[in-house]
Amino acid sequence: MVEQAVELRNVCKKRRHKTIGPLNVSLPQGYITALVGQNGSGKSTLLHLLMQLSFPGEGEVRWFGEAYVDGLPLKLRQQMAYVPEVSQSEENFWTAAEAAEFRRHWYPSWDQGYFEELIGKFEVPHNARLGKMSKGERRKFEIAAALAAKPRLLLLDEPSSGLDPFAWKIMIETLQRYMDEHEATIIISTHIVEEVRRLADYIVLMHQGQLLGMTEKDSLFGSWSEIWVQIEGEQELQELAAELPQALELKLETPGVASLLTQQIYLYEKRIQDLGVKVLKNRSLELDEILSLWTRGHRPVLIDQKRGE
Ligand SMILES: Nc1ncnc2c1ncn2[C@@H]1O[C@H](COP(=O)(O)OP(=O)(O)OP(=O)(O)O)[C@@H](O)[C@H]1O
Repeated sequence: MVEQAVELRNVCKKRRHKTIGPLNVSLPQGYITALVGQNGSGKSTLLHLLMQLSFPGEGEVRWFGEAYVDGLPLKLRQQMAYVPEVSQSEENFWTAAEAAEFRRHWYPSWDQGYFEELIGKFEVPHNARLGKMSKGERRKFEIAAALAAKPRLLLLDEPSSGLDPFAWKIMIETLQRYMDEHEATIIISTHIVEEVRRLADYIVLMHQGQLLGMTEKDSLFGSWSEIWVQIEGEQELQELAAELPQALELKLETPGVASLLTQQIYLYEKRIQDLGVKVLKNRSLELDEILSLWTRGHRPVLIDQKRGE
């Protein structure tokens, strides 16, 4: 049975203009979960709740099966690392080495050799104060320092923000290797589809403060397809629409060619052919297209199936 790293039960957090939640989700131990959603959907708020940087107005958060309403115990905090969206200013006057020295005392499992290896790989400047570093340099320091703490639970809020493509690739490879070598749980908030594709085991989709669902990433691939069909004209298009009421975005692409979206490609192709309409080609939708459909309310069928099990 998969153990849960964190669980949110009916968690609500009032923000100035909206309430985030109720959030109900369990994130499994030993996997990477990507939080995705548009700006302001509540991803950072969720991470803040998990770090106890803010507390729920209602509901309960649990870490490894325990709810710590009076504050996370030191032992657990020392197993957690967090890279916030905006770096905190307390360390601005320190160099990377000085900040590492401080963190080394805080984290019993701090790995100085690993920190230096990552700082070298990322080419973080040695003598610059953190507050004087470029956004990307600072980010690279933060990611290196978070990993050097050898956390059991690592929370990353848009870690690639500001990274150049070279540094981004190192980050992805480093996180993949970290997961291969440790029994860690990583929760990452991101807007980068390629990051989700490369890293995530699970995807949690947020929209306007609500959790739209959670799914295994791999099961999303191939879930939606686009089908192109040969069509005589508007009349035939109307007939097709009447026969396929659940098809999405059925429209004329060019004269004689219509397209539609479906989650049931085999069934639909058969029905279309049975109607005497020629199927020209099909393709699987890309992850970003699937996420966009989901955001607009078209949930992947597999989530509903899972719930029904
Ligand atoms: N400290 C705060 N006080 C009041 N409202 C806040 C605060 N932080 C966030 N909010 C509001 O809560 C909502 C969710 O914000 P949050 O930062 O969690 O979203 P997000 O998904 O991380 O967005 P982004 O992708 O832009 O980083 C937004 O409407 C935001 O304006």
